[in-house]
Amino acid sequence: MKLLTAAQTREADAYTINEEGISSIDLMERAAKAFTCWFENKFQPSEQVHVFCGPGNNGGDGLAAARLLHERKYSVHVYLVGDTSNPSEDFKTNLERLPQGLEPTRVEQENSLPALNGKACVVDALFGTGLNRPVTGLYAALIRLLNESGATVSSIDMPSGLYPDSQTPEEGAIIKANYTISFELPKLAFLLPQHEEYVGEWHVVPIGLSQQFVADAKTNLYVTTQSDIQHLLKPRKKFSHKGLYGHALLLCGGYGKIGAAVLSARACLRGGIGLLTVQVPQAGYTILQTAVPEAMTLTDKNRKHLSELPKEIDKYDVIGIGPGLGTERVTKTAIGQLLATASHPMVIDADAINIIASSDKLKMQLPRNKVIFTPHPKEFERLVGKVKNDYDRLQHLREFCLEYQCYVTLKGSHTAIGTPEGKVYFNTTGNSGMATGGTGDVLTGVITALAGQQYSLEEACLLGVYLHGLAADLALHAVGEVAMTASDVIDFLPKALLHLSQPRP
Ligand SMILES: NC(=O)C1=CN([C@@H]2O[C@H](COP(=O)(O)OP(=O)(O)OC[C@H]3O[C@@H](n4cnc5c(N)ncnc54)[C@H](O)[C@@H]3O)[C@@H](O)[C@H]2O)[C@@H](O)CC1
Ligand SMILES: Nc1ncnc2c1ncn2[C@@H]1O[C@H](COP(=O)(O)OP(=O)(O)O)[C@@H](O)[C@H]1O
Ligand SMILES: [K+]
Repeated sequence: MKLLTAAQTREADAYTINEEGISSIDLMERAAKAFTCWFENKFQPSEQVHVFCGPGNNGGDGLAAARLLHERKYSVHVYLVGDTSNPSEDFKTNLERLPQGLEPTRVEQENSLPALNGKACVVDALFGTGLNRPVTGLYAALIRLLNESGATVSSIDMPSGLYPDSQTPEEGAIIKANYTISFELPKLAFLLPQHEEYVGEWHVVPIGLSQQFVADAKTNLYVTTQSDIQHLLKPRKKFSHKGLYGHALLLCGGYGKIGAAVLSARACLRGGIGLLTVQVPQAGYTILQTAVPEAMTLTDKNRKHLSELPKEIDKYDVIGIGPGLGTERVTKTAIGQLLATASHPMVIDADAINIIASSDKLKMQLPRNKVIFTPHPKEFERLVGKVKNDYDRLQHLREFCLEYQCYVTLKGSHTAIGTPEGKVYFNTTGNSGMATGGTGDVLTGVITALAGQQYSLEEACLLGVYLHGLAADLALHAVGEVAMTASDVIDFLPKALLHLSQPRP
């Protein structure tokens, strides 16, 4: 699914109105109905609902929603905030449509702000995608009041005050919504961790914007949904054999962290690899052979650390390297040899990232269009330097992928996958149960397995990250967030694959 900017969303509104024969006011009615429908499922009519409307079309949505909720027997209070003497046409129409008994209260000065308690149910319709400057003055005072009241806030389209696709200036006040109900498509701001406290739980509701416009719109930002991912999965042939599904080499594990190699190896097997060889330091031999009997195990001459590459390295289809390695000098030398000689697709994680990040020489040796990095935000900063905020991080992601012609899965709640062409895909699966040691090692195993099975590197990233999060989402029902471990994520990979391979309803 594409992510559009606020400017593109406005164009989509206009295109839908011009080309699909729907009037602007009817489109607003659709939007208000979609919001109301969500609201009715969430809150009972016994709630006192306070709807705060700004001067634009977001305020117009608020007025229409207030009318619809009033018709559905909610007890509604409407507030017109600030200077609404020059409102949008659709705002005006919806103001006129307010029924008797729903007279709005005008809030024009800070001393006329209403008193609200923590039990209040608030609809925030102050500003949406038309916000064009930081929110200050009366609006900011109201936003502060709402944020401090403890009221439950549902924002229409955007939390008021938050810029949809660029950094909100520091001086601007922003609503801290419990829920944000966005029309047609999510906004980039929703996917960035720095906005969690403003956006709250977000939902997208369709309002029938032109699909033709969306299909033609130019963007390099995407959100991966199940329908985007499902068709990537390749069915197996009846007369297939293990030789068709790739031979992966994992270079993982160091003394005290052989478990990382076990997790990556088990995940790689569950990801469908045909054959798996794992090279571990001598200390890991018995552990690996016992914990993962399906994998062939090679031992390094070094007892504790990776220090050499296996012979016949060309026979492998893909190499996954990093989890649990440590950053010993001998390991750095081995990684240097790997980058200088191997032409395999490579999945580079954890300490292998840290080692490469510490050396410009190693960075220069990275083969083009062969490498997938899987850093968490700290490891990413080691690669690119300190970042200022989440937008800056995204900019660095694009630049790094372009400069090194590589893929990067920048891990997080919405893992962002950067490609050498400058595209960024945000993942939509996963949950905070995954915030536990070892889940990243599992991801390395899964992506390595997919890259070994002839998926393109972009497909391996998209499918791997989606499956990894989906496995954790399915595990949620069995073990919950708190108790979830990396092994649970591996155990639910089969269910995730089954889930994805079922035909869509
Ligand atoms: N036909 C359409 O265009 C549709 C628009 N919809 C709604 O319309 C919204 C966009 O509406 P608008 O483009 O009118 O914009 P908004 O309603 O988001 O805000 C624009 C108004 O706020 C003022 N403003 C902006 N920033 C301000 C600030 N910091 N302080 C004080 N005033 C400020 C502007 O001068 C203008 O009057 C969407 O978010 C959505 O809620 C929906 O009804 C769907 C259809
Ligand atoms: N709150 C969250 N929501 C969704 N996914 C998460 C969350 N926290 C962590 N994850 C996922 O868990 C994994 C953690 O990886 P990483 O930090 O490398 O862990 P480790 O190094 O311990 O294996 C990543 O894939 C990340 O996207
Ligand atoms: K809003």
